Amino acid sequence: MAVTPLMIDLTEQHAVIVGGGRVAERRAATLLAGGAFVTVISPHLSNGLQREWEKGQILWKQKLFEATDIYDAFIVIVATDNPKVNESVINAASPNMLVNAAGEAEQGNVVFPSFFRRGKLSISVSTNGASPQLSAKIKKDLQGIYSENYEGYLDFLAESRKLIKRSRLDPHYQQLLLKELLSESFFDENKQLSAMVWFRKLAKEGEAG
Ligand SMILES: C[C@@]1(CC(=O)O)c2cc3[nH]c(cc4nc(cc5[nH]c(cc(n2)[C@H]1CCC(=O)O)[C@@](C)(CC(=O)O)[C@@H]5CCC(=O)O)C(CC(=O)O)=C4CCC(=O)O)c(CCC(=O)O)c3CC(=O)O
Ligand SMILES: NC(=O)C1=CN([C@@H]2O[C@H](COP(=O)(O)OP(=O)(O)OC[C@H]3O[C@@H](n4cnc5c(N)ncnc54)[C@H](O)[C@@H]3O)[C@@H](O)[C@H]2O)C=CC1
Repeated sequence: MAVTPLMIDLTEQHAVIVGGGRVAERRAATLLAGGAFVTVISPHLSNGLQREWEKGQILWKQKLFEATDIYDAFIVIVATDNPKVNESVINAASPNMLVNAAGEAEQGNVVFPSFFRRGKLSISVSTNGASPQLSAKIKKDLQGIYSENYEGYLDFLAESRKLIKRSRLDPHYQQLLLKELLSESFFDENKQLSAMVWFRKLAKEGEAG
């Protein structure tokens, strides 16, 4: 499996999860957070999925899998505990569908990494299926390095970048300035505030022509 990292917009895309257990619950959480419409096909639901269903967050078809269950899916998650059923889901998927085979990664074309977010920053780790637990461990290490403060810092960087791009500064100097903002001293909120005052002024001057 030669995997390529991508970020994907799943807003209002139809995701079908076959199986209603522990792995299905994890995938449902990720897909719902991404704005997908989630349907679960399974005779039983885990407690967590049951709660999502009661809240109206997911659709649940309480049944065994049939090929027609995935005909209009954008992404299919294969997550039953029965290898034969998992195989029949994979066989029923059309070639252009995204398929995550949770129990047999090689059979699908999408792998879910271990990941976390700090606002606009997202950090994902994958071992190409070699050791999901190493992925989780590395994620934990990185969570320690990239603390909660990064959320506000990223917002500052995004806003600064917009303003600097509107300024009259030549592009080379803009790049240098953007790089300068990565120095640790800009973690300081007061320093961020005073920098923003300056960047707003630069943007205004730029807009004045
Ligand atoms: C290929 C992949 C496919 C995919 O699902 O996309 C896959 C495949 C498999 N996982 C298996 C087992 C376990 N996976 C976990 C945990 C996680 N697994 C995740 C991802 C992936 N797992 C993808 C590759 C990621 C990469 O490249 O590194 C994480 C990162 C994300 C998530 O699942 O949400 C999440 C950590 C979340 C976090 O904390 O961040 C645990 C631990 C636990 O459950 O607590 C165990 C039990 C211990 C063990 O066996 O190692 C098995 C054997 C099943 C069996 O024995 O039947 C297979 C099948 C196979 O090897 O083919
Ligand atoms: N990717 C990952 O991180 C991991 C993957 N796995 C693999 O994922 C799969 C699922 O694991 P768990 O969620 O832990 O299992 P689980 O036992 O918690 O859940 C299995 C679910 O499949 C449903 N199911 C069984 N037959 C079905 C059918 N014919 N049609 C529809 N649904 C059916 C059951 O009702 C149950 O809800 C297994 O193949 C396992 O090897 C396991 C652990 C981690």
